[in-house]
Amino acid sequence: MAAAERQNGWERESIKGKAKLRLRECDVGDKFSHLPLRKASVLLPLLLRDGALCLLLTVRSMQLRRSPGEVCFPGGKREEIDKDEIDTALREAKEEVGLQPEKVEVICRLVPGIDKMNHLVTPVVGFIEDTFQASPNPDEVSDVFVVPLEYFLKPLNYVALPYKNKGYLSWMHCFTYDDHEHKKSFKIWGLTAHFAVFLAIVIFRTKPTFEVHYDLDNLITSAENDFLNLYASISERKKSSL
Ligand SMILES: CCCCCCCCCCCCCC(=O)SCCNC(=O)CCNC(=O)[C@H](O)C(C)(C)COP(=O)(O)OP(=O)(O)OC[C@H]1O[C@@H](n2cnc3c(N)ncnc32)[C@H](O)[C@@H]1OP(=O)(O)O
Ligand SMILES: [Mg+2]
Repeated sequence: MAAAERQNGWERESIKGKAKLRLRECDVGDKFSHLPLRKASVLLPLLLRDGALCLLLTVRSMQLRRSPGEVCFPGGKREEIDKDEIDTALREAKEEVGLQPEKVEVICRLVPGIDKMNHLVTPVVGFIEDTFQASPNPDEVSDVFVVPLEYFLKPLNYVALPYKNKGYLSWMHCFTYDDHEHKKSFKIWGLTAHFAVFLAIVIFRTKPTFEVHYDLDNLITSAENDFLNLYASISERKKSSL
């Protein structure tokens, strides 16, 4: 092996190694699994392209009943055969983009989110092969693309959008990513953008160029508190609508 090739190999491993250490520090495991909400999981697939960590994302088929045409991670609702959140994420990633579960190195589960149907959505982070070629299932996925993870800290096109859910006003991230190589543009927002931003902060440990509420010195606690406040407000609203 030539010296330059060996050097590149070491660099790749060191980028991945550092990311894994930081991710494991933020692993929530099954801490939130007991919450009485319906469950869904997404896989946040990381890979290296041109020496940079990237995330693989999908565009939902226009035929889907819920969120057609929106960008999201491979994932879906929990089924009875799934033994935990990781199983759901891997099963769905196989169904949607043809990713074999044994080709995913699962690193951790991050703090969950809640979607508009009140599912508890667990983000499962895993490394996939750098050369992975997706085989999208056209019934569910119309496109697959990758975005450098750093884009979610230093975007070229970003707005914070107001988000109203049953009278409760909040904000959500909205990125536009121009994929020059494939001459396409993607809008990444809502829950998907929320997970991508948190993942980028966990790995790079720096604040984005836009405002976020996390305390970087107490990242896990501040993210968990954000989630627990959201969960409490949803439980409160559920009670008052009974
Ligand atoms: C600025 C400050 C920000 C602060 C943070 C605030 C952030 C919070 C903001 C929160 C904002 C919240 C608001 C926003 O985020 S709005 C925003 C943007 N959108 C998103 O972020 C997407 C978020 N959603 C998801 O990721 C997914 O929907 C999740 C993972 C939640 C559920 O997963 P999913 O939906 O993917 O489930 P599935 O894969 O099991 O099933 C999908 C459907 O496919 C059918 N199906 C299955 N197999 C087949 C087949 N072979 N042939 C044909 N069809 C098939 C199946 O029956 C099902 O149909 P149906 O039953 O649905 O009809
Ligand atoms: Mg899905």
